Amino acid sequence: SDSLSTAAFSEPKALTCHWKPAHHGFEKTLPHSPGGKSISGVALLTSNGIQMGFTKTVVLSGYEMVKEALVNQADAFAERAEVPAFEELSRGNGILFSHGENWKVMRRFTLSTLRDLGMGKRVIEDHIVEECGHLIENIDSQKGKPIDLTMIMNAAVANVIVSILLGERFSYTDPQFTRLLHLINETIKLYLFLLDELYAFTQVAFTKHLKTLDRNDQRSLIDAFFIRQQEEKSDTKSYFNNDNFKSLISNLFSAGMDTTSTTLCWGILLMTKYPKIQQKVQEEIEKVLGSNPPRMEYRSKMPYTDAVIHEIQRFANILPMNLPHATTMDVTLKGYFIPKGTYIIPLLASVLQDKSEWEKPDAFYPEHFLDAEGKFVKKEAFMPFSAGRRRCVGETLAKMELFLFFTSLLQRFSLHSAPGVSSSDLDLTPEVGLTSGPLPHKICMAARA
Ligand code: HEM
Repeated sequence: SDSLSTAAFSEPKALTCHWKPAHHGFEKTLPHSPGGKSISGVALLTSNGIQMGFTKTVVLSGYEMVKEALVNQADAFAERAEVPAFEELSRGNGILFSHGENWKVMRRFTLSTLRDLGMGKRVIEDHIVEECGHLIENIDSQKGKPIDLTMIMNAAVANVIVSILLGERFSYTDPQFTRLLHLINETIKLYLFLLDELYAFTQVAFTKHLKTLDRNDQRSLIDAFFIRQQEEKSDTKSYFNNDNFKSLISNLFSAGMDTTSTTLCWGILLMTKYPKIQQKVQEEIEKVLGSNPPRMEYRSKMPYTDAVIHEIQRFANILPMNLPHATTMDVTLKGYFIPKGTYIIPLLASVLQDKSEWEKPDAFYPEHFLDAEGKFVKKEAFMPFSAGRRRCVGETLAKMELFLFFTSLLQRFSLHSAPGVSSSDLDLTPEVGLTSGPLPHKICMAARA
């Protein structure tokens, strides 16, 4: 595992080696050996492939290879690897570490509920806009005092998830809420999902919520789950059972909170490090929003800000190794046979920093997403949410949160490095963890006139 993580975090090309197509399992030929064919992207780190315990694993590297597997052969690469620690925690329930039909049903349910709450009714956007107000108010109210911005960002993002789950929010100082945030944060960092407290918390809130449940006005994901449970109560094999409920809630919290708040923290650090880019974002905010609260409808009129947010996600590269996949069937990838059930690691770092896709892969360069006229351009290799069947279910929600929180913060505050520290000296080395966030830094937030 040492060589795997070293390679993943440093130089993806180091993983490239020479392979010969094999009909059963894998067969390696030495680099430059006669008949050996170079296949950029499929890695082999020991003489017999990467072994995760007894499990043979294939690492996919580079945009072309990851796209070929996850997008062009989407069904074959859709399964989640059965990592014992994750299996122990989720027992196949929920979405994140779930498999087969259970995964399909839970994924479909979550996507359609998020879509219903997000579109038309704009419930989700309204929740986020309201939370942006609380976030600014909270920072403002602590003027002159040192604050832990990571915790505050976590609370804001967690409240968005709570509002989707329950249709309500909690004060940042609510003791039960802060304890929960601490617990989630710690468990993610330690890879332990001690989330029984989260479940108990949701149950209490849900019991209160149940009294006002209206079938015709489903305002939260828990309403929608409960109604499906009622509808299918005579079906003993229904997927809408308590185990799936518990796992789904913990999945949405754990997958949705740390990822989004870590990206926002990277955004804050990068804007502090690059004051000229920060200033250009603020000029665009002034021009398009003035003092109006940000809303999604403004995003298309703010190409520079949009490009900066995309570049934050590309550069931050918060899930460099993605989540592990597995093959659902025997499959041939660019001429190479991979048996059913093989662990697959589609390295997102290798896509987000692929030298053939990005002009300056190692620099923070918002122009990656702008054309010569300053219009926003989409990039196929922009894959922080992965791609294919397992692609992040929270992508639309996360994009809304990133745009609304980021613009709200920069509309209200200017970011500077702490006295005595030059912005150019700010260290962009990532922290080590399942999600890689920035190291702790001291930053000054000055209210803008
Ligand atoms: C900046 C924010 C986010 C990033 C970068 C991100 C990234 C990812 C990535 C890379 C995966 C793995 C995809 C794969 O296995 O190929 C994933 C899966 C997932 N994400 Fe996100 N995510 C973010 C926010 C969210 C949010 C807000 C939610 C909550 C709704 C969420 C819920 C999930 C779930 C449930 C899965 C599992 C999907 C499955 O296995 O089918 N994520 N995310």
